[in-house]
Amino acid sequence: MSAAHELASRCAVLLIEDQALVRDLAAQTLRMRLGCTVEAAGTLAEARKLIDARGADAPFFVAVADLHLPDADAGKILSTLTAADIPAIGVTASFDKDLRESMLLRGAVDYVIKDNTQVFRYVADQIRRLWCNRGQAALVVDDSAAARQLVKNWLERQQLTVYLAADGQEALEVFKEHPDICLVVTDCHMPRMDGFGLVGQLRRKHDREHLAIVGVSSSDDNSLSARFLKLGANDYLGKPFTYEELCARVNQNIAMLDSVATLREQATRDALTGLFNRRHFYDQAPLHARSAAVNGQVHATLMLDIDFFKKVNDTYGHPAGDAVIRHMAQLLARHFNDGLVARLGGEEFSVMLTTTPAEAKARAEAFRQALEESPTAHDGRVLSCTCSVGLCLTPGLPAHELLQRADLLLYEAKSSGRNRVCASDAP
Ligand SMILES: Nc1nc2c(ncn2[C@@H]2O[C@H](COP(=O)(O)OP(=O)(O)OP(=O)(O)O)[C@@H](O)[C@H]2O)c(=O)[nH]1
Repeated sequence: MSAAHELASRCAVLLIEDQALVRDLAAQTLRMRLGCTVEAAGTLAEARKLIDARGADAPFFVAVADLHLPDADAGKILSTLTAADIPAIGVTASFDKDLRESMLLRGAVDYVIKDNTQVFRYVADQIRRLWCNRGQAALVVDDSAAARQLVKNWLERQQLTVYLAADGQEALEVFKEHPDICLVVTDCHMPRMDGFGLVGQLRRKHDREHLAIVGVSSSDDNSLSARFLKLGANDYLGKPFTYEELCARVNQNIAMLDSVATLREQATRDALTGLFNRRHFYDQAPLHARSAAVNGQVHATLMLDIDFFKKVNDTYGHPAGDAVIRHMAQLLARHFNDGLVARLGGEEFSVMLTTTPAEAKARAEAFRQALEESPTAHDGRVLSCTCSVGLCLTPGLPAHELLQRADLLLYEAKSSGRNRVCASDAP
């Protein structure tokens, strides 16, 4: 399930706003932009009822709360939400420094000033960010225990999982234990290994598109930021920084990683089936074919094509054809989860495996049989299909020749009756 679908189906937002017009506008904007459940209250008493009704099993993910309600002030609203363990985004018409400080002290995740109709778009973006931050891990590296604990608290408020390290050396050890860390916030001057050393080490293995690094320092030497960035940091923050500054930078960097991951996914995956697409397959096939096969193994190349697929489209319609393609893809992914599996286009698929010739033949045949015996359903109809398979087992060939030969064998399987595997002679 994509993050957007998950958010739409699982996230519930509590909206507390006493002005009916603003409440309706906010609810409409949040529902439209997030697709999720939004429950609205006009007073804190009503909000309490909504919180109780949800109970501990399906709590609100976040509350968007006007901080001036007829039955409560900012302090009472925020402490009620904190007690219920609901992160709060404060909404206020009148903003001042004291209110900001009291909001942040009471654990508000963020605040917005209600001075234009666009503020709830920002709120929706923040909620989406918070939702996506769950399950993302960050590492804070600082030799000052107080400084790293403060940053940890702030990042946890943004729903991130946070690990700590007191210097670069320890950071590398923590990183080894938690390779899922996607963001590092590192101080500059530290014993054993400083921030520059750490950035250098991390960049040996992790590029900017997979790991975001934010350098921080309290030094007034303004060459530090350039040095961090040249070594490969994505961003730099001078100490002291505010909660809002840190969150904005961190969230921007994580959002950049997410965008790159989405683009990468779109560039390499087939949208209908989720399998690798033709481009990725042809990029990877030569690497696959070149990697050494040992112990009597070869690089087996399969070309597979659904039989008489046009008839499925013509008889039941294109959506039914799509369902058959997806079914074939799921079965392929399951049967060949150790190989490179791709949809090359239309109803044509390819698989590259490293295995023994006998096993490749047995697995290709097992797949053909499994497809024949497992119809799929679409729109209340049972749809069966079969496929033809060309299997090239010739060792030592470059990828393009393996694929050409597998294609010729597929042609042979089609012309000799379909629903069969035609394999080249085993070496
Ligand atoms: N539903 C659906 N149909 C597609 C898609 N891509 C290609 N097709 C259709 O796939 C059909 C392929 O038909 P043919 O190449 O004649 O092959 P076939 O009917 O399977 O016949 P044989 O391969 O000879 O057994 C065409 O009707 C295409 O329009 C797709 O993404 N979805």
